[in-house]
Amino acid sequence: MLQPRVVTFLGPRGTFTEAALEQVPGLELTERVPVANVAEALTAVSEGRSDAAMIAIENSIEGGVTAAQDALAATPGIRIISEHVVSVNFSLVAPAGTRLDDIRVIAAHPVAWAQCSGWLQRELPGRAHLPAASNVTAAADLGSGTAQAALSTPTIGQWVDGLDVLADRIGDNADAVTRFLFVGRAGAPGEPTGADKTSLVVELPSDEPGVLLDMLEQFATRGVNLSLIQSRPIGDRLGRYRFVMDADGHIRDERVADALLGLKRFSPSVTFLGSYPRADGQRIHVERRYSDRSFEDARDWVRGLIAGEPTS
Ligand SMILES: O=C(O)C(=O)C[C@]1(C(=O)O)C=C[C@@H](O)C=C1
Repeated sequence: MLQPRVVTFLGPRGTFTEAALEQVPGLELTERVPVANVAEALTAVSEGRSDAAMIAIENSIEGGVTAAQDALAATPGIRIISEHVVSVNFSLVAPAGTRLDDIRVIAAHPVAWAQCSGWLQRELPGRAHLPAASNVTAAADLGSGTAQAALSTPTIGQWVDGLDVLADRIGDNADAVTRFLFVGRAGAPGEPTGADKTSLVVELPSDEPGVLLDMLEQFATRGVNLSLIQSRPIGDRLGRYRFVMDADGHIRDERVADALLGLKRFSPSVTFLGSYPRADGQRIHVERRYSDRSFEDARDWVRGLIAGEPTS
C-alpha cells in the first residue's frame, strides 16, 4: 500500500486502537482521524474519505469483537492489510477525591467490563455498568456525573486531566491481548510470506443437514487450517448466519486458492477480506501433498492426460 494520507481509528486520542496504529510502519506523515465507532472507521475507507482504518477484532478473553466482524462483513470494497496485537490492561479511575465507597455506577467499554469482571465482583460487587464507546470516552465523560468511576487505559492521565487512579492492573488476566486489523481499500493482496492468514465471510447455501460440514471440508481436503470461525446473524430473519473465518495461508498459496474455488462453487456469497502476514510471524507447516508443487504437478498431469500423454 502507498503511504496513507488519512487513517481513521476508534477515538478519542489515547485508545488501545491508537496504540495499535503505532505498530504500523510509515505513518509518520499520516493524518490520524479519531471516529466514534468501528463501522464509521470502515465506512470512511470504503467511501474514500480515509485511506485505511485500524479496528479491534478479537480479544484473548472476550473473543471476537462482534461489532467489528459485522462491520467487516457489511462494508464493501475494503481489504485487510495487516494484523497487530496489543497488550491490554485496565485501571479504575475517578475524578480526584473520589473514594471507592462513593462509586455506584462504573463507565466502561463492554470488552473492558468483561475483562475486569473478577476484580469488580471481588472489590466492587453490585455496581452498575454504564457502557461506553471506548476506554477513553468512559473516563473523558465522567464530568457528566452519570458514572462516578471508569475502567480505562493505564495511559489515560496523558489525555484526561483531574483523575485519580483508584486501582491499576485490574484486568483478570495480566497477559490479555487484543488483535487489531489495519484495513485499506480493496486492491491486490501483498506478497505471500509463508506466515500468512486469509480472512473470509461465507454464507451457507441452505440449512440442510450437513452443509456446515460441506463448507469445512473445502478447507480440510486441501490441508488448510482454520484459526477462527465465528457465526454472525445475517439479520434478515431468525436462524440465518454467516461465518467469519480466518484460514492459515495466502490466496497465492495453491491450497488456499483451491479451497476458495471450492467455496465459491458451493456458497451463494463469499467475501474475500484479504491475505496478510500473521502478527506472530509463525510459519505455516504444509504437508508435501498440500504444497504448491504438489498442486502444480497434479494439474500438469491432468493437462498431459488431456493432451494424450501416458496415464501415470
Ligand atoms: O481501543 C480502545 O481503547 C477501545 O476502547 C476498544 C477496545 C475494543 O473495541 O475491543 C479495544 C481493546 C480493548 O480490548 C477494549 C476495547
